[in-house]
Amino acid sequence: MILSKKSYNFLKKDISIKNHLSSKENIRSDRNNDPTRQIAFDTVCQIFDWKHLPLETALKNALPVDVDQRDKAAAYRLIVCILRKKGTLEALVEPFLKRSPPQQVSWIILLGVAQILFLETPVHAAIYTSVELARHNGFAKFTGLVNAVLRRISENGPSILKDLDQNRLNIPAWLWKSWNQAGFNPRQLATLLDSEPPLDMHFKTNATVPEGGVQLMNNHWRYSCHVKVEQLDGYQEGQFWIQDIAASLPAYLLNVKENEKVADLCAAPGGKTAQLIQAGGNVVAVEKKSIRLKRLKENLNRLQMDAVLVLGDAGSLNYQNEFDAILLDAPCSATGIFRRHPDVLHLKKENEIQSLVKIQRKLIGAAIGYLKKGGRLVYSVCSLQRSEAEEQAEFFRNLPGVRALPFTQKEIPFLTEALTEEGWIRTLPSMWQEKGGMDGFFIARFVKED
Ligand SMILES: C[S@@+](CC[C@H](N)C(=O)[O-])C[C@H]1O[C@@H](n2cnc3c(N)ncnc32)[C@H](O)[C@@H]1O
Repeated sequence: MILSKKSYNFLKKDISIKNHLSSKENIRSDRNNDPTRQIAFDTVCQIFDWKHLPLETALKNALPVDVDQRDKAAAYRLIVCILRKKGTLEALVEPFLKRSPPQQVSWIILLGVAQILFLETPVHAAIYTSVELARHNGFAKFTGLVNAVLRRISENGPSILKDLDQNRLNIPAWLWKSWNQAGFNPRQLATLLDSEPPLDMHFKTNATVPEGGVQLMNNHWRYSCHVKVEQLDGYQEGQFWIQDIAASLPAYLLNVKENEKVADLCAAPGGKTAQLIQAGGNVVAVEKKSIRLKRLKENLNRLQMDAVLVLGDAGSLNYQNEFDAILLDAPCSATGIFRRHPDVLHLKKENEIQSLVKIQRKLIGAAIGYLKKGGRLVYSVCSLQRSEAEEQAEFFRNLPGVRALPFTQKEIPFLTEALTEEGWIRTLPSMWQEKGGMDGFFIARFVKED
């Protein structure tokens, strides 16, 4: 069912969108007059179909040079809705598709459904703009299908939705299973996708803390997700940096003393580097990717902090028995930050975890070599996967010349629920849920024996 020209005209007037129908159908020749949905569509395609890019990069690529910030914000909301509710959206649409259309057409339909059922876009606007999006992107043949499916969804979607197990559908099956096996509650974790996580800031000692925050720890304050960080007093002057409370724990628990020689082995963008410097360490910050090292440098410049910056692979550096303390915040699947980065739910695949485990082990082995005898090392990952976390700590503990240095309740009195029997720290996004939760981290500490 395709909308008649008359209804098009009505809808166009209604939502103030200019007629931009291309004279040549099937060719994306002109600029889309609906940048919000075009950006959302291009981003989603890059995340899922073309390049498997992370959200941040895909969105950057999709933005026109002269993007209006309101379009960008609206597109972001739409993309995040797709990432958070992909399973539910697919289950809603499936009964209305006899055959699978091209993948891009499916995204256009899902973007339309997300607007109708979750983002309170008026139905007529969602349908009209979806049809136009299909036409503009070379899928004129499918405008009838897009229109018909969205109409059916607008009529039947809410009642179908009631019978769907949304939490289960929104978490990929392999992750659900692995979290279950790890003893976490995947259903509770899934519910966290429904709300925007708060923004935590780490302040320099003696900084003036802007109003509106709630103090979590000494220098750590929590603000609403709606706060415009760059407009907060003290941002330009480098008085604070953004850092989830759980992400601040690895550097905090390394317990650096004044003038100790400290290595931060996987450092960018540098939240933990800044903490180590603030604690008084002489910090060497290592990062493998030059673009990320540049970002780390810019962040430290804003904070007026200094570290020795090293571009290189932390697994093969020329240090021997050199550091009093090392932070190994290893590259990982990042499944612990799925609330802030829902793209990880879809980008990470089960069969990639083992190669991450191998990389982490190589870094662990190298890091021990860089450590002075008697020196301590904190290993951390923002992952909920046991193989990258608890199992790596077991591997670490059994290496010759290393012993575990368990954390104690005294060290972390404000979050004792995160202390495991073995003396590791395991934070979950569902901890402090009444305050807005936290990222999922695993942290373990070791000493190199004399
Ligand atoms: C989990 S992030 C680190 C976050 C950082 N510690 C912070 O708190 O801001 C991992 C970082 O390690 C870098 N990385 C990955 N493999 C590396 C390696 N072999 N050597 C050095 N850096 C590496 C990645 O590019 C990424 O910037």
